[in-house]
Amino acid sequence: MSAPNIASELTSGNLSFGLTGLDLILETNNKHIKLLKTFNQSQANLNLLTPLSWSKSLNLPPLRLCLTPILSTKYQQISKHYITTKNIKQLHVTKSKSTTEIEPFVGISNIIIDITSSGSTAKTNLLNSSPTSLILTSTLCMFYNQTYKISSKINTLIHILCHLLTSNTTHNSTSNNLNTKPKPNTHTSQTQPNVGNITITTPPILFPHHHETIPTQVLISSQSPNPSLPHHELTTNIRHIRT
Ligand SMILES: Nc1ncnc2c1ncn2[C@@H]1O[C@H](COP(=O)(O)OP(=O)(O)OP(=O)(O)O)[C@@H](O)[C@H]1O
Ligand SMILES: O=P(O)(O)OC[C@H]1O[C@H](OP(=O)(O)OP(=O)(O)O)[C@H](O)[C@@H]1O
Repeated sequence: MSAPNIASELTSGNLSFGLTGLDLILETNNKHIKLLKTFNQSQANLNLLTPLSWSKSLNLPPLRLCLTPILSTKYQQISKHYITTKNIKQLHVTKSKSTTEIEPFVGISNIIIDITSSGSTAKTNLLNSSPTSLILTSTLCMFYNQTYKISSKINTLIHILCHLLTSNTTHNSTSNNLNTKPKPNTHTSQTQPNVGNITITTPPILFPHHHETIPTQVLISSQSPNPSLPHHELTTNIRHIRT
């Protein structure tokens, strides 16, 4: 299940908890979604990007010369809030329907708000960001929908999962892709029964001895309560966990 889908399924109530980007949850503007834990992997910045030929200041001629300056973005809610707080309400915000970075060059928009990480995509597309154009820094986070009553078993599983992901971040930074399908794991020898909507497959003893490195894998499976919706799976391969 993709990060945007997890955010929308959390919002619609088809998921009780999930891992996705902070930016995507802020964009939903849903007060029922609460942050459980922040992870450091997958950091990305949401930036206001202008064509390199423009000045960094929104008050300089290029933008003023546009009769209806258009800002395109996939983050409409965040963008509208941002331009309101910056008092640049004359901008018209439009939903980006294609690759956002090219929209200023094909006449769809004048400026954009989009994700940057290394900055190479912006650079390749002759777009400029500045420290003052940073809107927010997003990371991978665990969220839950507070309209659900989280049972103590589910709560325990969430904590185990957070612990595993934290350990994974600390000790194995190369295996943090949550969309990675788990490789066959010959060490997996015990499957716990389904608890709610979650299945966790672990070695016989999850946390054996301190400082022992163990291989394990986690499968989170969310069976939608609505049979007409597809069955979703989020898998993560977590190996070499030190406890
Ligand atoms: N270069 C990047 N580095 C780190 N995080 C990123 C980067 N690009 C996007 N993200 C984060 O990934 C999440 C978006 O996930 P993803 O990239 O799968 O979405 P998408 O490509 O827009 O959607 P889809 O996969 O459905 O086309 C957001 O939380 C965003 O902050
Ligand atoms: O600064 P960089 O490291 O170059 O990363 C920025 C790119 O990452 C995001 O795209 P994403 O990977 O989410 O794919 P998308 O085009 O499907 O949104 C964003 O939209 C940029 O295209």
